[in-house]
Amino acid sequence: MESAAPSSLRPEHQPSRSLATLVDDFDLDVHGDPDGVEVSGITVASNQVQPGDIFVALPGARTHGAKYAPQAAEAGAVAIVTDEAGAAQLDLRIPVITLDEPRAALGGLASWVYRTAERAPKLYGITGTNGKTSTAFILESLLRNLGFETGLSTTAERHIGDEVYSSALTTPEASELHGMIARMSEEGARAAVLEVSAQAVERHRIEGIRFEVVGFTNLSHDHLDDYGSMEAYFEVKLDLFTPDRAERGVVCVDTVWGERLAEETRIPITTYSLNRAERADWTVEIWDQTADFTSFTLTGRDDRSIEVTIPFIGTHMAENTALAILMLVEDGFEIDAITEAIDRGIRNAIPGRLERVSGDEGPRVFVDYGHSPDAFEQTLKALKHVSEGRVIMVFGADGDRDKTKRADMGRIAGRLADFTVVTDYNPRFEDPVAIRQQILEGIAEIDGAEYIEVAPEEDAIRAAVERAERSDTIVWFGPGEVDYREVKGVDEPFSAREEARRALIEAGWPA
Ligand SMILES: CC(=O)N[C@H]1[C@@H](OP(=O)(O)OP(=O)(O)OC[C@H]2O[C@@H](n3ccc(=O)[nH]c3=O)[C@H](O)[C@@H]2O)O[C@H](CO)[C@@H](O)[C@@H]1O[C@H](C)C(=O)N[C@@H](C)C(=O)N[C@H](CCC(=O)O)C(=O)O
Repeated sequence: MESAAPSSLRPEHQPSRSLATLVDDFDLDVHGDPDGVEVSGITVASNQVQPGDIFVALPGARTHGAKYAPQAAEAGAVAIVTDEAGAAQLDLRIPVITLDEPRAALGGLASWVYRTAERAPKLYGITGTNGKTSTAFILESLLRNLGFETGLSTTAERHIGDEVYSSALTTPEASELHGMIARMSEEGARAAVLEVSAQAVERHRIEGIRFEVVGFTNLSHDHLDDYGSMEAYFEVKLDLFTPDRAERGVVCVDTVWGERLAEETRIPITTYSLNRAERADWTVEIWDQTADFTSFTLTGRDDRSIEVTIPFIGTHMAENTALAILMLVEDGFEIDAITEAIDRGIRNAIPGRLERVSGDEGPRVFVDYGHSPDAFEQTLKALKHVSEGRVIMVFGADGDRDKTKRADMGRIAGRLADFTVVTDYNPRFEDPVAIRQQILEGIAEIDGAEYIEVAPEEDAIRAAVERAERSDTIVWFGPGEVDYREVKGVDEPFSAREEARRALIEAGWPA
C-alpha cells in the first residue's frame, strides 16, 4: 500500500447544499439569515475548517468549541451550530444555530451535508475490548480478496483503497466520520470496515451510520474510569447491537459478556466460540499452532465448514479471523468464495498488533498495542505456547486512564511471563514512579515472579534485549505502532519499533 500524508478525510468534490434547506429539514432555531448560504462541509475542529463549512462548537471537558468560532469564521465557516452556552459567547456575522445537544445532532447534520445515507459503501462495524483492529484489518483483507474496493478506519490506520492515513481517535467524531465515509464513496469503495469504540457509541460519534453487520470480539476490564462498572461498559456495547444501528451481528460467546450480548440484543445474531462449542452456532477448533502460523477449522451447526491457516500467532487471532469470516457469511457470501479469498492470503502484518520487529537472527521481538489485563493474558499465553525459550515482557500502564487495572496487569505479568521489565507508558500528567509502583504491587503478589523496574522505556527494552538468549521471545506491550508518547501534555516523538530495532542492533542482533 502507498503511504499518504495525514489529512482531513472528506470528499474532494462536495456539491454544496443550502443552509436554508437544512434549517427547514431539521426545523432548526437559527439566529441570522440562512438564505443564500451554501454549505459544503462540517467539522467540530476549528483547525480543520474549510471555506463553506458549518463549524459545530461543542462543549467539552477542557474547553468550549465556541471559543474557537472566530478562528473558524476566519477560515471560511459559513455557519455555527452550538448550544446555548456557546451561543451566548458568540458575536459573529454568520448564522448561528442553537441546539440543546449539538453533539447528539452532529451525525444527522453531517449525514445531511455529505449525503452519506445515499452514498455510503456497505459498512461493517467491529467492537469489543480487544481484537477490534486485528479483526478489522483481516476483514478488509478478505473483502479486497473478494474483489471489493474498500475503506478501513481503525486505531492504527485509516485506509481508502491503497492510500494509508494516520488515525487520531479510534472512531472519529461524527462529522469527520461522515466526511471520511463520503470520501471512501467518492474513491469508489463499495465496502468499509470501521472499528467502533465504546466511547464512540456513548459520545454519539456513530449517529446517522447504519451497519450491514456488526461484530463483537470480547469484553474485559478496561475504560472503567469512563464507565464505572463492567455493567455500564457492557450496556454501551449493547447499544451498537440495536435495529437502528445494525442489520445483523456476529458475537463471540467465549466471555459471559458475549453470551449476554447474544441474549439481550434485538437484532439477528450468529454466535461462535472456541471453548463453549455447545452454545454457539459456529465452533473454532485449532489444530496447529507455530511461531509463524495458526490453523483452525470453523464448523457450523449445519455442518458447513472452513479450514483456515493464518499468518498470525495465537488462539485470539484465530477468534478474530473467525469473526471476520462469519461477518462475511452473515452478509450472504458463499463459503466457497470466502475460502478462495482466504487462500489468496490474508495480509500478514497488522501495525502494532504483535508486530515482529526482529530479523531472522536472535530473539524474536514483538511490539504490541495491548494495554489491558486480558490482552496481556491472551498474547502471553499464545507466545508461551509457541516460543522455544523464555517469554520476556516489557510494559507500563498509561497515566490518566483506568488506574484499577494496573495491579492486575502486574499479576498477569508475574504469572505468565518468564521475566518482566516494568517501565513507563504515556504517563501523561501522572507521576510515572507511582504508576510503576501500582504495577509492582501486583507483580510482587505472585510467588517466584522475576522482574525488574527500568525507566525510561528505551532503557527498558535494552534491559530486556540484553537478558535475552537467541531462542527467547520479547514482547513490548503498550505503544504498538504509535510514534509518539504523551508526557505532561506534550507529545514527544517516540517509536517502540525503532527503539526495539536499535536495541537489537546494539546487542549484536541485526534487525
Ligand atoms: C473523552 C473524549 O472522548 N474526549 C474527546 C472530546 O474531548 P472534549 O469533549 O473534552 O473536548 P475539548 O478538548 O474540551 O474541546 C471542546 C471542543 O472544542 C473544539 N476545539 C478545541 C480546541 C481548538 O483549538 N479548537 C476546537 O475546535 C474540539 O474539537 C471540541 O469539539 O473531543 C475531542 C475532540 O474531538 C477529542 O479529542 C477527545 O478525545 C480525547 C483525546 C480522548 O482521549 N478520547 C478517548 C477517551 C477516546 O475517545 N478513545 C476511544 C478509543 C478507546 C479504545 O479503543 O481503547 C476512541 O474512539 O478513540
